[in-house]
Amino acid sequence: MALFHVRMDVDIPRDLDPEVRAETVAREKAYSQELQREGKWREIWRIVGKYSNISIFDVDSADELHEILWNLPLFPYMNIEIMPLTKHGSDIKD
Ligand SMILES: O=C(O)C[C@H]1C=CC(=O)O1
Repeated sequence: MALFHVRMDVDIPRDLDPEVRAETVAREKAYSQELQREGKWREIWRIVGKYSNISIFDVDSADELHEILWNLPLFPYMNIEIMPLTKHGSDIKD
């Protein structure tokens, strides 16, 4: 198991065909929700006032995360920042 904190900032060009935009956003939603059901996309939070999210991924490896992100339908329109996470020594869980 490897946890990653991921920030995605979306910037879809204003001149993108509205039908292509709607179809891409719908595919993104379905892809994201499937990964959430699989437990790989553990958290997704909207950053207030931005077309951005903060997500937590629970995957086997950096390679798996790369594959997931690379296949996001909105990937061509995103800037993505990734922080690998490890357990904090003061955490009382488990
Ligand atoms: O809306 C976003 O933040 C971008 C992207 C991530 C999941 C999803 O459905 O869309």
